[in-house]
Amino acid sequence: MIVKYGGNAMKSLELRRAVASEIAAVRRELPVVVVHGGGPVIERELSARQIPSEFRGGLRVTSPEAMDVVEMALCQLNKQLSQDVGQAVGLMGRDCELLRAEVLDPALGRVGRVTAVNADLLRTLLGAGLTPVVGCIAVGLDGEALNINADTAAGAVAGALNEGIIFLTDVDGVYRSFPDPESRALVLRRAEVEAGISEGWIAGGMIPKVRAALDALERGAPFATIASGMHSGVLAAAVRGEAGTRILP
Ligand SMILES: Nc1ncnc2c1ncn2[C@@H]1O[C@H](COP(=O)(O)OP(=O)(O)O)[C@@H](O)[C@H]1O
Ligand SMILES: CC(=O)N[C@@H](CCC(=O)OP(=O)(O)O)C(=O)O
Repeated sequence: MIVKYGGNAMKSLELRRAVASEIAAVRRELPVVVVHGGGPVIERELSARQIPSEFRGGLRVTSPEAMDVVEMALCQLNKQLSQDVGQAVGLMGRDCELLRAEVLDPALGRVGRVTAVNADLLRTLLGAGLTPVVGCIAVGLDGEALNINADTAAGAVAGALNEGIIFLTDVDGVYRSFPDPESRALVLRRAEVEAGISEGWIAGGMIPKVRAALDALERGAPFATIASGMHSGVLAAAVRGEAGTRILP
């Protein structure tokens, strides 16, 4: 299965290591591909260099100058995560054209839309007993880097491998009345997701997650769940269908 691990659930070294050991435990039962983001790390590196960055529709407008910093920050995080997970190979989407993309909208700068995933490379690594840890940078038609939202990248990988996906984030799932965790939906169908977005109770960073979940399901992924990476045991429980919000087609 695919585990998407986002920046908001990796804010401390302890948290990152705890999630890594959960991933290491789960993969004894089920081979895992990790796809990661790193929004807060990117944010820190951009502001240290006084490079402005703004979000439009949940996507970071990425100038060529910002792209260099995004790539540098995610590459470093990729090595840290691979080391934490162990028996892992850290890759960016540019390696072996693992993720190919085209410019999504010139107004967003170097932001990409994934057009192809090198699933054979992932299967080769999994076949050798290794865990691929993938950073969300793709190679564009011009051979240069494109910035991909990590949820979108993970959904594309799940769709290409036809495997289930769990998005680990900083909330227990999708709440019908954010931020009340008691209002967590156990399951959400496409129509409810679309209603949630238009009514505004699914917002911000949750939008690319539910959209990526639906995209993965549409391409043949058997399940897609959004769950918390903040508490121990949640990943294994989510695999059993006992935690988080399961998105259904
Ligand atoms: N209905 C909702 N239920 C839960 N979280 C929501 C909802 N709508 C918006 N959110 C926001 O989505 C955030 C998770 O997305 P994001 O910050 O992008 O996480 P990550 O870094 O893990 O990708 C939550 O922290 C919350 O602020
Ligand atoms: C295009 C775009 O918005 N890319 C994201 C990539 C990182 C990401 O998605 O990280 P999280 O999973 O932590 O949110 C960005 O630059 O922040």
